[in-house]
Amino acid sequence: MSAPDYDLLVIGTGSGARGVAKPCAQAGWRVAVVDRRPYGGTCAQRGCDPKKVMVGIARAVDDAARLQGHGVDGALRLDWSALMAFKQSFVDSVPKGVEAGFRKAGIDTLHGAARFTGPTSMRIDDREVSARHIVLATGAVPAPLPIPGADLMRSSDDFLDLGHLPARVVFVGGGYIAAEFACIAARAGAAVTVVQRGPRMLKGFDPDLVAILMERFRALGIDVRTDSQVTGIEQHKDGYRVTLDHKEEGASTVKADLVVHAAGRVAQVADLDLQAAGVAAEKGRLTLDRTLRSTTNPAVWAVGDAAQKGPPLTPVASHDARVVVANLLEDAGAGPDYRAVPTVAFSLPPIASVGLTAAEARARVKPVRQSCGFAADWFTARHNAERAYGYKVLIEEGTERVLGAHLVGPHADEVINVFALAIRQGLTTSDLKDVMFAYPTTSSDIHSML
Ligand SMILES: Cc1cc2nc3c(=O)[nH]c(=O)nc-3n(C[C@H](O)[C@H](O)[C@H](O)COP(=O)(O)OP(=O)(O)OC[C@H]3O[C@@H](n4cnc5c(N)ncnc54)[C@H](O)[C@@H]3O)c2cc1C
Ligand SMILES: NC(=O)c1ccc[n+]([C@@H]2O[C@H](COP(=O)([O-])OP(=O)(O)OC[C@H]3O[C@@H](n4cnc5c(N)ncnc54)[C@H](O)[C@@H]3O)[C@@H](O)[C@H]2O)c1
Repeated sequence: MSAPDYDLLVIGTGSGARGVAKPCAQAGWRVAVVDRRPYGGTCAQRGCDPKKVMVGIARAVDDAARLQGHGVDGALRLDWSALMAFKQSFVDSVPKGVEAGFRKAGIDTLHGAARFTGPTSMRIDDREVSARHIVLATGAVPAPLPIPGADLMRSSDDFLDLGHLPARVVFVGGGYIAAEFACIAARAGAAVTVVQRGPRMLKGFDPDLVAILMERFRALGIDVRTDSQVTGIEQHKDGYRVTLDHKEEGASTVKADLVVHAAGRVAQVADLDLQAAGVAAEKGRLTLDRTLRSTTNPAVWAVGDAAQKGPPLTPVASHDARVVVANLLEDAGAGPDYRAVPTVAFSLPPIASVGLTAAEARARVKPVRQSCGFAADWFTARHNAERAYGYKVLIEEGTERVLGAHLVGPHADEVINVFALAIRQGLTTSDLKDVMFAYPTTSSDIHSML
């Protein structure tokens, strides 16, 4: 049998792929990466980064609106096409820069759609490539929605590329994408409706804090329809009709000029021909052991959104990559450690969460103290003219270790990282109280939150 072309072939060029390919090349392995889309993956081109640029501008408009009469005189207007051009200035350089980075590291850069032809071989367009190890870092795609008219929905990729923002926008689903994009669209002047199947938006976040955020959504004019499932979309001369089915009230319709899929994403593994490699999957999920290796093909590993072991977030993809590198290069037999993964929905204002939830705390044998409050009268809230400010911190009784933290309000997206550090390092409330936080900052409120 001839020697494989590479020690390692990585499918994808996003955060997970980069985190695996580069250290292996540095260790002297022959490595290739492949992508069928422009290099760089979701986060930098169609996710976190372009979204954050857009939220930043929406926040500037929001700040000005809230501070009207407190020194700001005259409303700001969001200029959609200038915003898009600014966003694009970050995205345009990504593919070239990422590919150059791989090449500089001595990695072969291939282009095309990869699919398995055997346990250690893949076809990339018309070329056959073999490798000792194959890492799937293929990311995720919008979950298929089995409703009539599903093809009329636009994806988050499309929303981030809209040349013009239509007047009426409906988001199907009420998670991260809906929360973030709804705020951008509302601040840009669109009439926004969010249709959420469950009893509230942002189901992974603290319910009391989501309730605080929802007051702000109402003030922004965002119409949130909870307990409602989208059952169909039709195209009419004057736009789309989105049919909803409310749990108790039954069917109704909402008119829209744009309908955006915000109903969850699934691992992008359906078109890899996993069977040809003997890679097991169940209901679209790869079957992986605790070291992120396929249980049925020891040459195949997965990281990030493709692995779906941890929450589908960029820092998790990078963490998975470090784990797989340790397993590939040192045979470490390591598994990921998803304790205290902080997460933020970049709404206006942001909502954030890390560690134990209040519901998990109630189910625990060891008692947990909850320190929580609605902090609209604190200095941070008042000088930002922001009523949506609240916190919930979960503390183990006896040891006083911080186990969970949940925040909504100004700079929640930054302050959550302090709690992530505390939880990950097993710090106690007195450890945190011992820290002198710069004043006046939102982090300096942490002492009062404990
Ligand atoms: C709108 C949006 C906003 C987000 N915002 C945040 C955020 O603020 N913070 C956060 O932490 N996370 C955020 N996420 C999630 C985050 O982007 C992902 O968790 C992360 O990018 C996953 O990285 P990855 O390396 O696993 O996959 P990806 O970066 O998705 O890379 C997968 C790559 O594989 C390629 N590929 C797939 N199949 C094949 C094939 N068969 N052949 C060749 N190439 C293939 C794809 O083209 C793609 O380039 C967001 C996601 C979205 C959609
Ligand atoms: N800030 C961030 O970190 C960030 C931002 C955007 C996306 N992401 C990642 O991307 C993933 C996908 O985001 P998302 O917002 O699409 O999914 P999500 O999982 O956050 O939320 C989807 C919601 O849609 C609801 N839903 C599903 N089908 C429905 C239907 N037919 N009608 C009404 N509601 C329906 C679900 O109940 C769920 O609450 C997330 O899991 C997240 O990890 C992260």
